Amino acid sequence: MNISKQKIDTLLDNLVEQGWYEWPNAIPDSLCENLLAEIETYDELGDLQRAGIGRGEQHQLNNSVRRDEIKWLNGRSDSQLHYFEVMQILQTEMNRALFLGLFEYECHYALYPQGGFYKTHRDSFKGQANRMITTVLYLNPGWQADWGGELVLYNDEQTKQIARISPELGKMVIFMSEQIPHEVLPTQQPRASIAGWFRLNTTTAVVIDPPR
Ligand SMILES: O=C(O)CCC(=O)C(=O)O
Ligand SMILES: [Fe+2]
Repeated sequence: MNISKQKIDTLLDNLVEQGWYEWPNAIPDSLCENLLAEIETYDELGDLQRAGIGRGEQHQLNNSVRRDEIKWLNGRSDSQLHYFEVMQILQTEMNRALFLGLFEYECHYALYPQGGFYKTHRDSFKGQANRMITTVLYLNPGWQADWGGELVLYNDEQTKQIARISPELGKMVIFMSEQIPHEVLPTQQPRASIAGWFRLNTTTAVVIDPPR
């Protein structure tokens, strides 16, 4: 897949200027539909796991904070490989332009059932700094405005909303993991996505969040 230089430049400009970017039609519908079919198959097979919060031994299930089911991508299908190829291009371009030293990309499928949500949180904390950039690709064809399930981004101080993003097929949201608190509002319909993180090569990163 080719991503135009212009699109990459827009992404980079927005990341630098505001710390986040909402990118409609980032990934072609055909690939998104194949990825959606995979998560649906995992769901039918009972292969998704309840997601938790906290790191390593502190990891716990907490129904009141998040209610989604996940499966880490392992690159064992053509669709996943294709998706990883695209993210590799983004990683290279972000490293080239922003001198970030991003080292690896990890991501999981997430399925929010009807009524699912994820309360306000950050994906990384200052000092920890192994998750630098968050990406979320949405896999929901025909998403309707009154179904809820928006991603809400807040400013660093959490005093105001800076964006409200509906989870439409092919859209990708990219933001700085430390700087942007965010929340998934309760969804009226099942809501599928791939949430991922570009990480730094920190040798202290002996645990991952959530653990696999
Ligand atoms: O699905 C989304 O819109 C965001 C998910 C999220 O915040 C996370 O998995 O950390
Ligand atoms: Fe998050």
